[in-house]
Amino acid sequence: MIIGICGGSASGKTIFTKKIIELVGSDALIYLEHDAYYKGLTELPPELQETKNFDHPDSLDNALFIQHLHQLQTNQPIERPVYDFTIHRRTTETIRILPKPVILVDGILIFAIEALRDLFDIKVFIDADADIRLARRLQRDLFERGRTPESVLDQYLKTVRPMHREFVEPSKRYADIIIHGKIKKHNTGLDLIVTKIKAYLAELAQQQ
Ligand SMILES: Nc1ncnc2c1ncn2[C@@H]1O[C@H](COP(=O)(O)OP(=O)(O)O)[C@@H](O)[C@H]1O
Ligand SMILES: Nc1ccn([C@@H]2O[C@H](COP(=O)(O)O)[C@@H](O)[C@H]2O)c(=O)n1
Repeated sequence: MIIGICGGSASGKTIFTKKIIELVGSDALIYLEHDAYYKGLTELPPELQETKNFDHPDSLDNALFIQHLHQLQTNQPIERPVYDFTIHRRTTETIRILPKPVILVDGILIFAIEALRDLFDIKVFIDADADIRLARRLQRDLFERGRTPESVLDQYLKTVRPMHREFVEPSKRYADIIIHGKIKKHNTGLDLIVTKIKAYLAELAQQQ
């Protein structure tokens, strides 16, 4: 079973996915981030790298990502790339991921790419307001991704916002479930997904 978790940048996809893992346990789950498959920017000088459009579907190696999902579905391990957001390229290491029954995939563009979208058994969209996402992104990119406030705001206006409007927001229509990206003690959407995964795993266990 493959579950796609989509939503704008800093909508809360990672937090939501980690919550699922916490509630279901990691024995039967793999977490695969589309973000790990960004193409490296080795050809561009450092001063131009932050002006690149990282929010267009072509900025990711989708062929490799789809190949890896097929490998996992057919019970083969993969070597997942490791992407470093501070230098805009993949590191030389990879992480070996062994197949498991449930794959959680997250990314801003996973529903905008038809070949990818078709692979998901359940599609979840995390919907958070743009101002909330920008505030969260600013904080995260300064502390975790080695950016300056100027570069975060410049990138947001030049590429993140327009690409969100062109690709991410329209892809919401493909979602089976839309979840609010606000903090809530009780989250029905999360409960639904967790219940569905547990039922699927119980069914698998019965067949064995
Ligand atoms: N519901 C929420 N309430 C408050 N902060 C949140 C919430 N969801 C995410 N954040 C914060 O926003 C930032 C981005 O969240 P993250 O889950 O990494 O987003 P995404 O994976 O969609 O880019 C993180 O610093 C996280 O702590
Ligand atoms: N070198 C890079 C690569 C990507 N980004 C930004 O990451 C965003 C997607 O990740 P989220 O965790 O926020 O979903 C995307 O909006 C890219 O702009 C980057 O800044 N630098």
